[in-house]
Amino acid sequence: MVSLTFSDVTKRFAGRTVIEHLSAELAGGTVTAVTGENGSGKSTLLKMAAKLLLPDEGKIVARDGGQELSKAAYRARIGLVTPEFHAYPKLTARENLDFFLGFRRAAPLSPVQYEQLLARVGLASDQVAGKFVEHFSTGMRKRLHLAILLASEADIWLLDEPGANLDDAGRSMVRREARRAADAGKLVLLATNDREEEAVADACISLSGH
Ligand SMILES: Nc1ncnc2c1ncn2[C@@H]1O[C@H](COP(=O)(O)OP(=O)(O)OP(=O)(O)O)[C@@H](O)[C@H]1O
Repeated sequence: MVSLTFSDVTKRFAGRTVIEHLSAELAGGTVTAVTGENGSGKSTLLKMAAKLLLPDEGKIVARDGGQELSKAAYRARIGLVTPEFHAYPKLTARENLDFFLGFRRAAPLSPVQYEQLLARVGLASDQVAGKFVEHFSTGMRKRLHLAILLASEADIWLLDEPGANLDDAGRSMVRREARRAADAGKLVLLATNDREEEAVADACISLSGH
Protein backbone atom coordinates (compact mmCIF):
# COMPACT_ATOMS: atom_id res chain seq x y z
CA MET A 1 0.00 0.00 0.00
CA VAL A 2 1.12 3.51 -0.80
CA SER A 3 2.24 5.90 1.95
CA LEU A 4 3.58 9.42 2.21
CA THR A 5 5.82 10.45 5.09
CA PHE A 6 6.56 14.05 6.03
CA SER A 7 9.61 14.15 8.31
CA ASP A 8 10.35 17.38 10.10
CA VAL A 9 9.36 19.51 7.10
CA THR A 10 9.95 23.26 7.19
CA LYS A 11 9.12 25.70 4.37
CA ARG A 12 10.04 29.35 4.22
CA PHE A 13 9.35 32.05 1.66
CA ALA A 14 11.81 34.96 1.68
CA GLY A 15 12.94 34.03 5.18
CA ARG A 16 9.37 33.82 6.50
CA THR A 17 8.47 30.41 7.93
CA VAL A 18 5.14 29.09 6.64
CA ILE A 19 5.40 25.46 7.74
CA GLU A 20 7.60 24.52 10.66
CA HIS A 21 8.86 21.06 11.67
CA LEU A 22 5.86 19.19 10.31
CA SER A 23 5.89 15.42 10.63
CA ALA A 24 3.01 13.27 9.46
CA GLU A 25 2.38 9.79 8.13
CA LEU A 26 -0.29 9.40 5.44
CA ALA A 27 -1.44 5.98 4.37
CA GLY A 28 -3.35 4.56 1.44
CA GLY A 29 -6.94 3.85 2.45
CA THR A 30 -7.29 7.10 4.37
CA VAL A 31 -8.37 10.69 3.83
CA THR A 32 -6.18 13.27 5.56
CA ALA A 33 -7.52 16.81 5.77
CA VAL A 34 -5.20 19.82 5.92
CA THR A 35 -6.90 22.69 7.67
CA GLY A 36 -5.93 26.16 8.79
CA GLU A 37 -6.84 29.75 8.21
CA ASN A 38 -6.14 31.56 4.93
CA GLY A 39 -2.41 31.84 4.41
CA SER A 40 -1.55 29.13 6.92
CA GLY A 41 0.22 27.01 4.28
CA LYS A 42 -2.35 24.43 3.08
CA SER A 43 -1.61 24.93 -0.63
CA THR A 44 2.10 25.06 0.11
CA LEU A 45 1.85 21.68 1.82
CA LEU A 46 -0.07 20.22 -1.15
CA LYS A 47 2.50 21.62 -3.59
CA MET A 48 5.31 20.03 -1.59
CA ALA A 49 3.40 16.74 -1.57
CA ALA A 50 3.12 17.03 -5.36
CA LYS A 51 6.88 17.76 -5.55
CA LEU A 52 6.15 21.10 -7.20
CA LEU A 53 7.91 22.80 -4.27
CA LEU A 54 10.81 21.51 -2.22
CA PRO A 55 10.94 21.81 1.56
CA ASP A 56 13.77 23.93 2.97
CA GLU A 57 14.32 21.34 5.67
CA GLY A 58 13.11 17.82 6.19
CA LYS A 59 11.95 15.19 3.73
CA ILE A 60 8.80 13.92 2.05
CA VAL A 61 9.08 10.29 1.04
CA ALA A 62 6.54 8.19 -0.87
CA ARG A 63 6.64 4.44 -0.53
CA ASP A 64 4.74 1.51 -1.86
CA GLY A 65 4.98 -1.73 0.09
CA GLY A 66 7.82 -0.17 2.07
CA GLN A 67 9.82 0.52 -1.11
CA GLU A 68 10.67 4.19 -1.80
CA LEU A 69 9.09 5.42 -5.05
CA SER A 70 11.23 7.31 -7.55
CA LYS A 71 10.08 10.84 -8.38
CA ALA A 72 8.87 9.66 -11.83
CA ALA A 73 6.96 6.67 -10.43
CA TYR A 74 5.42 8.86 -7.74
CA ARG A 75 4.40 11.59 -10.20
CA ALA A 76 2.72 9.03 -12.46
CA ARG A 77 0.45 8.05 -9.57
CA ILE A 78 -0.58 11.54 -8.44
CA GLY A 79 -3.92 13.08 -9.26
CA LEU A 80 -3.83 16.79 -8.54
CA VAL A 81 -6.84 19.09 -8.35
CA THR A 82 -5.86 22.65 -7.54
CA PRO A 83 -7.28 26.08 -8.32
CA GLU A 84 -4.31 26.57 -10.66
CA PHE A 85 -5.18 23.59 -12.83
CA HIS A 86 -6.88 24.54 -16.09
CA ALA A 87 -8.35 22.26 -18.70
CA TYR A 88 -7.70 23.42 -22.25
CA PRO A 89 -10.19 26.22 -23.03
CA LYS A 90 -10.33 25.54 -26.78
CA LEU A 91 -11.15 21.85 -26.31
CA THR A 92 -14.43 20.23 -25.29
CA ALA A 93 -14.85 18.15 -22.12
CA ARG A 94 -14.47 14.94 -24.10
CA GLU A 95 -11.35 16.24 -25.91
CA ASN A 96 -9.81 17.33 -22.60
CA LEU A 97 -10.46 13.91 -21.08
CA ASP A 98 -8.96 12.17 -24.09
CA PHE A 99 -5.94 14.47 -23.97
CA PHE A 100 -5.22 13.98 -20.26
CA LEU A 101 -5.82 10.23 -20.41
CA GLY A 102 -3.53 10.00 -23.45
CA PHE A 103 -0.93 11.99 -21.54
CA ARG A 104 -1.06 9.31 -18.84
CA ARG A 105 -1.12 6.57 -21.47
CA ALA A 106 -4.43 5.41 -20.04
CA ALA A 107 -7.00 3.71 -22.26
CA PRO A 108 -9.55 6.08 -23.85
CA LEU A 109 -13.06 6.01 -22.46
CA SER A 110 -15.84 4.26 -24.36
CA PRO A 111 -18.97 6.36 -25.03
CA VAL A 112 -20.73 4.54 -22.18
CA GLN A 113 -17.85 5.10 -19.75
CA TYR A 114 -17.78 8.78 -20.77
CA GLU A 115 -21.51 9.19 -20.06
CA GLN A 116 -21.11 7.41 -16.71
CA LEU A 117 -18.20 9.63 -15.76
CA LEU A 118 -20.12 12.81 -16.60
CA ALA A 119 -23.05 11.59 -14.52
CA ARG A 120 -20.72 10.76 -11.63
CA VAL A 121 -19.45 14.35 -11.44
CA GLY A 122 -22.89 15.82 -12.13
CA LEU A 123 -22.31 17.15 -15.64
CA ALA A 124 -25.24 16.70 -18.02
CA SER A 125 -24.05 15.50 -21.42
CA ASP A 126 -26.32 17.92 -23.30
CA GLN A 127 -24.87 20.72 -21.15
CA VAL A 128 -21.30 20.03 -22.33
CA ALA A 129 -21.69 18.39 -25.76
CA GLY A 130 -19.80 20.30 -28.43
CA LYS A 131 -19.02 23.16 -26.02
CA PHE A 132 -15.51 24.50 -25.53
CA VAL A 133 -14.37 24.56 -21.90
CA GLU A 134 -13.89 28.33 -22.18
CA HIS A 135 -17.69 28.54 -22.20
CA PHE A 136 -18.14 26.38 -19.08
CA SER A 137 -19.19 27.92 -15.79
CA THR A 138 -16.64 27.83 -12.95
CA GLY A 139 -18.46 24.95 -11.26
CA MET A 140 -18.66 23.01 -14.54
CA ARG A 141 -14.90 23.40 -14.96
CA LYS A 142 -14.29 22.15 -11.44
CA ARG A 143 -16.52 19.14 -12.15
CA LEU A 144 -14.53 18.45 -15.31
CA HIS A 145 -11.27 18.60 -13.33
CA LEU A 146 -12.71 16.04 -10.94
CA ALA A 147 -13.78 13.88 -13.90
CA ILE A 148 -10.19 13.97 -15.19
CA LEU A 149 -9.00 12.90 -11.73
CA LEU A 150 -11.49 10.02 -11.55
CA ALA A 151 -10.67 8.82 -15.07
CA SER A 152 -6.91 9.01 -14.43
CA GLU A 153 -6.99 6.13 -11.93
CA ALA A 154 -4.34 7.96 -9.89
CA ASP A 155 -4.05 6.40 -6.44
CA ILE A 156 -2.58 9.42 -4.67
CA TRP A 157 -5.08 12.25 -4.64
CA LEU A 158 -3.88 15.72 -3.76
CA LEU A 159 -6.93 17.98 -3.60
CA ASP A 160 -6.68 21.68 -2.86
CA GLU A 161 -10.11 22.98 -1.84
CA PRO A 162 -11.88 20.63 -4.25
CA GLY A 163 -15.33 21.78 -3.14
CA ALA A 164 -14.65 25.47 -3.86
CA ASN A 165 -17.04 26.91 -6.49
CA LEU A 166 -19.33 23.90 -6.21
CA ASP A 167 -22.95 23.91 -5.14
CA ASP A 168 -24.28 21.65 -2.34
CA ALA A 169 -24.70 18.67 -4.67
CA GLY A 170 -21.17 19.19 -6.01
CA ARG A 171 -19.63 19.42 -2.55
CA SER A 172 -21.46 16.31 -1.51
CA MET A 173 -20.13 14.54 -4.65
CA VAL A 174 -16.58 15.57 -3.65
CA ARG A 175 -17.03 14.13 -0.15
CA ARG A 176 -18.50 10.93 -1.55
CA GLU A 177 -15.69 10.47 -4.09
CA ALA A 178 -12.93 11.23 -1.58
CA ARG A 179 -14.37 8.67 0.82
CA ARG A 180 -14.93 6.11 -1.91
CA ALA A 181 -11.34 6.56 -3.17
CA ALA A 182 -9.89 6.02 0.30
CA ASP A 183 -12.14 3.02 0.89
CA ALA A 184 -10.71 1.58 -2.35
CA GLY A 185 -7.18 1.96 -0.93
CA LYS A 186 -6.20 5.34 -2.38
CA LEU A 187 -4.34 7.96 -0.41
CA VAL A 188 -6.27 11.23 -0.24
CA LEU A 189 -4.80 14.51 1.00
CA LEU A 190 -7.41 17.24 1.10
CA ALA A 191 -6.81 20.90 1.87
CA THR A 192 -10.04 22.44 3.02
CA ASN A 193 -11.83 25.05 5.06
CA ASP A 194 -15.12 23.21 4.72
CA ARG A 195 -16.22 21.53 7.95
CA GLU A 196 -18.23 18.88 6.10
CA GLU A 197 -15.22 17.93 3.95
CA GLU A 198 -13.07 17.82 7.08
CA ALA A 199 -15.59 15.46 8.65
CA VAL A 200 -14.96 12.90 5.89
CA ALA A 201 -11.28 12.69 6.88
CA ASP A 202 -9.71 9.97 9.02
CA ALA A 203 -6.93 12.30 10.16
CA CYS A 204 -6.27 16.01 10.18
CA ILE A 205 -3.15 18.14 9.86
CA SER A 206 -3.99 21.47 11.41
CA LEU A 207 -1.70 24.32 10.33
CA SER A 208 -1.42 27.19 12.75
CA GLY A 209 0.15 29.73 10.40
CA HIS A 210 3.11 31.90 11.29
N1 LIG B 1 5.77 31.32 -4.07
C1 LIG B 1 5.57 32.05 -2.97
N2 LIG B 1 6.40 33.08 -2.68
C2 LIG B 1 6.23 33.81 -1.55
N3 LIG B 1 5.27 33.57 -0.65
C3 LIG B 1 4.43 32.56 -0.88
C4 LIG B 1 4.53 31.75 -2.05
N4 LIG B 1 3.56 30.80 -2.00
C5 LIG B 1 2.89 31.01 -0.86
N5 LIG B 1 3.41 32.06 -0.19
C6 LIG B 1 2.96 32.57 1.12
O1 LIG B 1 2.89 31.47 2.02
C7 LIG B 1 1.76 31.61 2.88
C8 LIG B 1 0.89 30.36 2.77
O2 LIG B 1 0.25 30.38 1.50
P1 LIG B 1 -0.70 29.19 1.06
O3 LIG B 1 -1.22 29.53 -0.29
O4 LIG B 1 0.01 27.91 1.23
O5 LIG B 1 -1.86 29.31 2.16
P2 LIG B 1 -3.28 28.57 2.24
O6 LIG B 1 -3.40 28.04 3.64
O7 LIG B 1 -3.44 27.61 1.14
O8 LIG B 1 -4.28 29.79 2.06
P3 LIG B 1 -5.79 29.88 1.51
O9 LIG B 1 -6.70 29.28 2.54
O10 LIG B 1 -6.00 31.36 1.39
O11 LIG B 1 -5.84 29.18 0.17
C9 LIG B 1 1.07 32.90 2.47
O12 LIG B 1 1.53 33.93 3.34
C10 LIG B 1 1.56 33.15 1.07
O13 LIG B 1 1.60 34.52 0.75
